[in-house]
Amino acid sequence: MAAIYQAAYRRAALFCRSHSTYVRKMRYLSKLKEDDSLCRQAQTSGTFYLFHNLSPFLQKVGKKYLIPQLSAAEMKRILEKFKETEQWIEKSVLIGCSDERVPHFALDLGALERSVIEAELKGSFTDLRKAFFVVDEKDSSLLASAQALLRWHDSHQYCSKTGQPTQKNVAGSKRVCHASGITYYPQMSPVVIILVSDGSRCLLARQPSFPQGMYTALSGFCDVGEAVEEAARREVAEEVGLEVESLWYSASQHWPFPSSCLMIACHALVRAQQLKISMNSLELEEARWFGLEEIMEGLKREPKSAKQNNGSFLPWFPPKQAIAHQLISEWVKQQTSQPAQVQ
Ligand SMILES: NC(=O)C1=CN([C@@H]2O[C@H](COP(=O)(O)OP(=O)(O)OC[C@H]3O[C@@H](n4cnc5c(N)ncnc54)[C@H](O)[C@@H]3O)[C@@H](O)[C@H]2O)C=CC1
Ligand SMILES: [Mg+2]
Repeated sequence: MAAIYQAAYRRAALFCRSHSTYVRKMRYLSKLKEDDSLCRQAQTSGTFYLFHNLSPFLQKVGKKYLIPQLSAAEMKRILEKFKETEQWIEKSVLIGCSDERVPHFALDLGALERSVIEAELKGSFTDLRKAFFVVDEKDSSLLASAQALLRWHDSHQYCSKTGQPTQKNVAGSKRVCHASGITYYPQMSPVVIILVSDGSRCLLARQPSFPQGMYTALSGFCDVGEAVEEAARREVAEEVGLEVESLWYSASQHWPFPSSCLMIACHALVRAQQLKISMNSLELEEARWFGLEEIMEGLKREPKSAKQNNGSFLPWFPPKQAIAHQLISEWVKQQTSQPAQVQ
């Protein structure tokens, strides 16, 4: 028997030595998603991020906004205050773990009195549209994915085929309808976002719902069955009537507004012969070309300082948390690193 344990110990030690922290974390998380009892046990030693009707809990410390993590013991104390049982913990969803493999969960306490929790924990539940832009960048993506998962569970409580309740696994990585046997997995909608350039200018647009003065790259939801390249070419054609000549991928981002999108960001070059924009006014309010200088000015401009004395607005662009910002910054880099053309 001892030999079996020794062999297992040697295998575990070898596993630990031969894998990076990242690999060990990912393997641990994947195990928690598959093994309900392991995950239930992890909930007793994990930390919890709180939400209330999908608004994350924030604490303001000086000028900074922090997202506190509650220990399992603190969670227990809060729930006891409401005379709620620890069954509540089962509603939580797994959202990651630390390098030391302390699991992190998110829990929505929407059914409990908001002001009581806020007073008890000295902070406030803040709409994600504000929270996302005031916390540290690494925290904003954590908040976005936690909210997306909580939102998905909230809106998938019933099987769309049988109408029967679905049950979540402990980690919250899926829901099952036991009547039909259907397993549902959390979903994101793929969206292409394209920064169109003619080589020396780039094209930005406004939708009527945007804050005044804000312009961003073209975007659109992928249709079912479409490849990213096809969706990007179609959106540019639909929205501004231009044909994409070449397209290259930049990066991607999970975007929580209005609900879980996977933003796939690309740069596109359009044919120099046809640079006349024919805007689709059902979707856009304005679409136009911007030169390098105007883009560099706009990147420096704060939304607050965009308003002019005559009531009009100077252009400004999405903040760095949005992948549109990255596309625009990359375009600037590309323009400024190009060798000057010999006349
Ligand atoms: N992170 C970033 O930098 C940026 C993110 N975005 C996001 O991209 C997303 C799409 O942008 P739009 O140009 O408005 O898309 P769009 O050009 O495809 O138009 C939106 C319309 O598409 C239809 N639609 C088709 N499939 C849909 C789906 N799965 N969900 C919702 N509507 C669907 C609806 O009729 C909707 O009104 C938005 O959620 C927006 O917040 C947009 C620009 C920048
Ligand atoms: Mg669009």
